[in-house]
Amino acid sequence: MSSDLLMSNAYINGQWREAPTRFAVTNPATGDTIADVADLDGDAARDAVAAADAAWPAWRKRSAKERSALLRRWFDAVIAHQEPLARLMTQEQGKPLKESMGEVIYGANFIEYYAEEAKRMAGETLPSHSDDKRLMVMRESIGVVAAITPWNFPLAMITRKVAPALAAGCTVVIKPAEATPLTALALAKLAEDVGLPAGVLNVVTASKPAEIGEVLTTDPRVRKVSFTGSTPVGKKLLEQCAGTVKKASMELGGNAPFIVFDDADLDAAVEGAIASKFRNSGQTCVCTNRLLVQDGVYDAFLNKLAARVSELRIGNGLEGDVDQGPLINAAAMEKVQSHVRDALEHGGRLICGGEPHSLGGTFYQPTVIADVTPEMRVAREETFGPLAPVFRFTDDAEAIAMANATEFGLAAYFYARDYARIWHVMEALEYGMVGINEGILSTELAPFGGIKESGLGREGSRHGLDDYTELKYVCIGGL
Ligand SMILES: NC(=O)c1ccc[n+]([C@@H]2O[C@H](COP(=O)([O-])OP(=O)(O)OC[C@H]3O[C@@H](n4cnc5c(N)ncnc54)[C@H](O)[C@@H]3O)[C@@H](O)[C@H]2O)c1
Ligand SMILES: O=C[C@H](O)CS(=O)(=O)O
Repeated sequence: MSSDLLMSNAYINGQWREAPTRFAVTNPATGDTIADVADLDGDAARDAVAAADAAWPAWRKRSAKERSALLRRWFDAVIAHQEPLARLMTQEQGKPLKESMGEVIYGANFIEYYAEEAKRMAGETLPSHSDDKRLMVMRESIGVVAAITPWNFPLAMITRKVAPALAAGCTVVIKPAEATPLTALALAKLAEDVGLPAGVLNVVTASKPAEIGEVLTTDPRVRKVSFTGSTPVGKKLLEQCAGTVKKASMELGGNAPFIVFDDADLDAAVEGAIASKFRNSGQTCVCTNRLLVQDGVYDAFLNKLAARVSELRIGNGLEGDVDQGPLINAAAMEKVQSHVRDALEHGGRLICGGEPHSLGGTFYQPTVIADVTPEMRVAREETFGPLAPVFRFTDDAEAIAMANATEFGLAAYFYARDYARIWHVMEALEYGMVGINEGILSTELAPFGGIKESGLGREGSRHGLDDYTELKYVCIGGL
């Protein structure tokens, strides 16, 4: 790994910030400590807010072309450091190196996309209601943004927020997950290297997120909170933002259905299920959480799925061609095990896996359970691990009702070939994103986000810039 990207101090106002205490960042595959990182408190978080607030006027006054050029240089630097960034990510998060390499590109693509969008942040003029008046709408930077991000995509969940924010002329304070701060700090190092001005981008590392979150959600200088993480934490942050009426974007939890109809291409459906279920060891917000398979193809699909699951290679993401790494921590292991136990206690039929992996630690066997029913916890709760529970259904109406029977509404998937069925099912699914004959739908080109308790707002696409701008209506009279 490139040692010049291994940073362990926080980054505030263009300075690498020490702290009286530090917290360990460990490798989930080995338990080894990678680095001891500065453990900042609320006062330091306020310093970061002050730095971002002080930097905002000059940054917002920069021309769109200047901001675009700087973002482009940052993109080029991230791409040039794909390998060291990916190796750092695999060490602190655990995902296989090939997935980390992919995440660096995916995350960098948001920087490239919003480098381009910066030049398209246009306002408008409007037909006037009176001949002595002229009407126009300005699109302006919203101001200081607080970005609080999860551990499962340590790079992409940051650039998906920071890139549009910087493009719009905002300045940012990032609070990365305590499990994976090193990738965030490496991104800040590259931003510093390409000349991003002091205070525009700040990274507050901390082992106690609530104290930092309290500052970021209540300080009046922060105009926008962009959060990616669990729904319970998102609700708490929304409550905390209410006191200063902050704008908020929420990218929250999911409970994705993966529906296989009897006219589906079963081989394609199995490949889609493997990709959607077991990516990042099942630790993504858009992972399939429930597989719903029509009666007529249930056994055939189950047999094909079990055969493919048995081919998955488990191990340390840095070693060889591994398909599944460890879970992030012991709590994640316990969640998966509790869902497996509950399903089997309530009549589920174990097809494969179902136990911690022989590698020990937080490695878990990829697991398939059949004959799963809506009474089981896996029907209602996000497992966030390598467990594929397979439900069965009889007709389209039942499949749609089962799929929508959740407070979540992030991603849904289904495999079918009849076009009338495809249209009717797609329109009936209550989700922000739908994959049809496709198990991986994420791209910087499209609006990513959910409805119901899966979130507010969208990230990616031209829509993703809107969340970092305010409209100012101007009426010029006396003409
Ligand atoms: N919708 C999406 O785009 C998306 C993407 C990734 C993860 N997620 C969701 O995130 C969850 C897993 O990620 P996680 O375990 O990191 O989630 P989490 O909610 O525990 O933590 C997310 C971030 O919030 C911080 N945090 C936790 N409690 C806080 C508090 N009281 N105040 C301020 N900050 C606080 C954490 O330190 C971390 O930085 C899953 O539910 C997953 O579905 C959603
Ligand atoms: O876990 C959440 C991420 O948003 C998943 S993805 O990489 O954007 O598909």
